[in-house]
Amino acid sequence: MRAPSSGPEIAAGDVLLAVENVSLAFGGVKAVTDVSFDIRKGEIRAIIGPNGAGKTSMLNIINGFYQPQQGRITFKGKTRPKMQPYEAAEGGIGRTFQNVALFRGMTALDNIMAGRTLKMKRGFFWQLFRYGPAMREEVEHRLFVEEIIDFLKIQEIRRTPVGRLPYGLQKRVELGRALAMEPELLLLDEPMAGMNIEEKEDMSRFILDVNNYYGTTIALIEHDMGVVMDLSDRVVVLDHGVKIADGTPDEVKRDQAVIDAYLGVAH
Ligand SMILES: Nc1ncnc2c1ncn2[C@@H]1O[C@H](COP(=O)(O)OP(=O)(O)OP(=O)(O)O)[C@@H](O)[C@H]1O
Repeated sequence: MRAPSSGPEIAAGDVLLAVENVSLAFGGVKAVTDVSFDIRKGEIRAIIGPNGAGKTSMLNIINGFYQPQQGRITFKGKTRPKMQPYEAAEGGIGRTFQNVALFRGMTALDNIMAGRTLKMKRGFFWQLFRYGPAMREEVEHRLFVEEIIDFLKIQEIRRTPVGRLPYGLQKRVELGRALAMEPELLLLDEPMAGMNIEEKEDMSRFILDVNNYYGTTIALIEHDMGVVMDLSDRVVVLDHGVKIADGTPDEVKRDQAVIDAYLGVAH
């Protein structure tokens, strides 16, 4: 997969995204307080913490859904006090959601194709009349989408309306839709929530494959500690909106503050 063309090239291992002293409150509720961490190009970064710790708020800040009252975000060397979601998407930040957010009546193929819209130069009007250049472009995009469908092994269900699919497959289609925009940074909000063990194993494999094969940097929120420890290179731990630990899975699971706040017992 090609990296989005905008912005400077960041080498593997360099900081792709930096969060600095970010705070966000909803009225009197402090969702995130003075949090700093970074995500390096090519890594799988987990964000963990108990319910209400501020994890989803943090993802929403990174992709511009929420504007923090304090702090700053630097993505691909560009620092910004605020960004709109479409700017994040165009800049190369893709996203999946805690609850599947797909067009349920549309096929898997069309849902993934919808994720490709951002990459289409010729807009809806051109597509409507299937004018020459628009048709050529659509063929290219379809080929790319078919590659994703093969990659995610969902060929058999490509023409099935997603509302009829089991939950695990819906999550896979949602991953496909995020991949269709060729993200440089992919944010996954609880990608295994509600899955059985087999579905979790499948999704873990696909996340690792996306990271290895496409080189996509991934930040994920996950409650299953086994999954977090297996998948991630580094883990940031939030509790009541405050960062309490940051390090490799081994470092974090031995951290006393993490054990007290979250894990309960050392694993
Ligand atoms: N839109 C909102 N309006 C008001 N309060 C909010 C809003 N979104 C989040 N909060 C509050 O901010 C805090 C952090 O919530 P957030 O959803 O970010 O936590 P989380 O770690 O993702 O939790 P969970 O694991 O339960 O999804 C909570 O106290 C929550 O109630």
